[in-house]
Amino acid sequence: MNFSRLIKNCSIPSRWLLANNIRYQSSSAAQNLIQVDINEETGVSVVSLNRKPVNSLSLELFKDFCGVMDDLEREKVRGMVLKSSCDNVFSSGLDITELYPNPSEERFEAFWLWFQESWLKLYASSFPTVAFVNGHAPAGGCVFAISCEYRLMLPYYKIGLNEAPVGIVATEWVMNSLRAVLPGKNAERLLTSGRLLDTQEAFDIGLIDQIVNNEEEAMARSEEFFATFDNVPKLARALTKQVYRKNDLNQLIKNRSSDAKQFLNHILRPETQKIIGSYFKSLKDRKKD
Ligand SMILES: CCCCCCCCCCC/C=C/C(=O)SCCNC(=O)CCNC(=O)[C@H](O)C(C)(C)COP(=O)(O)OP(=O)(O)OC[C@H]1O[C@@H](n2cnc3c(N)ncnc32)[C@H](O)[C@@H]1OP(=O)(O)O
Repeated sequence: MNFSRLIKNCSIPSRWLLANNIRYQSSSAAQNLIQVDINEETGVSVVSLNRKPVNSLSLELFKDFCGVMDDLEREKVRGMVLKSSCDNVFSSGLDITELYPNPSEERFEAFWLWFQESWLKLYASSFPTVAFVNGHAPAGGCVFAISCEYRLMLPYYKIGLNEAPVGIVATEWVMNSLRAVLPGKNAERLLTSGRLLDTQEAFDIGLIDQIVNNEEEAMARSEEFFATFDNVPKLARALTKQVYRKNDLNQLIKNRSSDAKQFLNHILRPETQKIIGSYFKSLKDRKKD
């Protein structure tokens, strides 16, 4: 595969503001991996990740997510609430079968580039974003949440960046998104220990903004958050957010190709494959106990 061509076809434009230069074709219309519900009265869109059983993040899900984000930009929605339609899990992170055993270079490169694209579109979206963490959110699930502007979470679930124990090094732009939410010391500890926090701990250190008890409460809190921008001109709000996040965005935009290559090299190392393999096996074996 021509890697530079793939990057070109899959790139945020040089101005780094989002443009719809990626032609979106739902890769999975029949699977309905993402559900979108726009409330015509309030202008708020509820986007539900819907890849059963645990919303593991596959190439197809990332492609569909980018398409949805483009649609919402075109619709000029007032705000987006991101949630899960799987029981008890917001997202279980990257689909481990995309990483193990020894993925093909072609598939992996496409997977990683669409994953980068998903993050860019979410992190720089012009409209306000709320993550309603209505289930566990390890690793990539946590990245989705910290890329939003505001986080609500149901009690008794777990959230965090457990890449290190799984044998994966979170990339720099993922670390930057965490640093944008948590002060340096706590961010580094969370990353290096790979510890998953329960809802109360996550609230106590500021990883989430509010604990809510049910979906109704989550929607009411989201509405309050969106209302804080009602008197702010949309363009000024969007540009302020994007300029504020510019360094984080540029770090990835300038390094997309090397970021993908580095991650592929890391994933294909025999030691990494071994750690991911035994981690995946332990996930499967847990059920047999
Ligand atoms: C805006 C863009 C954001 C993009 C975000 C990407 C960020 C990238 C950051 C860089 C690196 C990231 C790396 C990763 O994400 S690696 C994945 C790490 N994930 C985990 O460690 C979570 C693993 N899963 C669990 O802990 C549990 O499954 C969970 C608590 C989530 C749910 O538990 P539950 O008991 O409800 O369900 P099961 O464990 O029985 O799972 C059901 C079946 O699903 C399989 N499974 C679970 N997680 C994954 C996964 N991540 N990939 C593939 N498959 C997964 C599990 O094995 C079960 O399968 P079987 O039914 O066949 O046994």
